[in-house]
Amino acid sequence: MDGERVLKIGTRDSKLALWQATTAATMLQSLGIQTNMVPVKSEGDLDLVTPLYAMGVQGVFTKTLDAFLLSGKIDIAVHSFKDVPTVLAQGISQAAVLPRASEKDLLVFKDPAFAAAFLKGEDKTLKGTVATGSVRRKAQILEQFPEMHIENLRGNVQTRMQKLQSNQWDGAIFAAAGLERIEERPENAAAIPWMLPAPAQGAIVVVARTDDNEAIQLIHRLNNEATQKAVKVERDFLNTLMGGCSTPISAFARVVHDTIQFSGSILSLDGRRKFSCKQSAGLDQYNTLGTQAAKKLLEQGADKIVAEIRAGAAAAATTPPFEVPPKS
Ligand SMILES: NCc1[nH]cc(CCC(=O)O)c1CC(=O)O
Repeated sequence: MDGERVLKIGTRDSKLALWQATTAATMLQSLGIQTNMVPVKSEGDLDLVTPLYAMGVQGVFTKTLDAFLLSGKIDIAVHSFKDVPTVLAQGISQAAVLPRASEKDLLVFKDPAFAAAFLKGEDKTLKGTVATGSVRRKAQILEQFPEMHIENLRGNVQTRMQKLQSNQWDGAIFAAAGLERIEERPENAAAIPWMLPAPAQGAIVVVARTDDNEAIQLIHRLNNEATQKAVKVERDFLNTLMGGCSTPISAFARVVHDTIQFSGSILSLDGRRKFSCKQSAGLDQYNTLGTQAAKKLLEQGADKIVAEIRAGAAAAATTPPFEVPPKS
């Protein structure tokens, strides 16, 4: 069977997306499985089959490729796992999780003295300006440094790096994995020891159509079991706390011999309130550990933070960002 079918891999055209798709393609080819890269244009110029999601509007990063998969234009999509909604689109299945890269977040800085104080994370009076578009990173920075100014920074990795260079900010936060994969980790970058990553940060997932058994079997040969189990715990934690929207929820699990070590947290948006847990369980508990840890935090009062964040998101969705002209 191997060598007969050519699997069509869909990829977006950012440097990181291309790197990830090419990596999966190379791994498949080394197993004798043939692949073909299909570049996928941005959403606007597509005739999309709208994928159905079990929960609300999610998956801004994955929607386009989901539609291509469901309509059979591609057989495989490769994603940064942290960008994938905790519940996949209907008809799409996880086929493999690739070995994890660094899970850390990095501070890219200008002044080494500022960086040293920031990385140490003790001085509650430290001031400065750090850029990030992530509510998770923002909440954790404010927890450490209540007086820090957070600048909103969006865009792909390269755009964000350019913006940091052309502004007066003291630093910006990036996922180590993203910068390292495209070989753009600068000299003046350091892992932030106290920052807990986003669920699934540093992991790559390969998905296929649920009914395409042949593709799923072939791709599954790339699966790294330790990463798959660790990320399952992290994503269950996220899903049980509140699902996939952008939230100050962090989680990291690591398989060590026959145990799984887990840390997870949820912060209020201003970083002032936090519920966190750190625990270890037998590896055979990987199917329940994340859900149970989240339930425990909800019982301890994390449900109030979840409710606040939901209410804030709902308000933002119904408040137009500009004045609506009266109907004529
Ligand atoms: N938020 C976008 C995104 N999605 C995946 C990565 C990098 C790879 C990873 O985290 O697994 C990044 C960049 C970043 O967070 O700096």
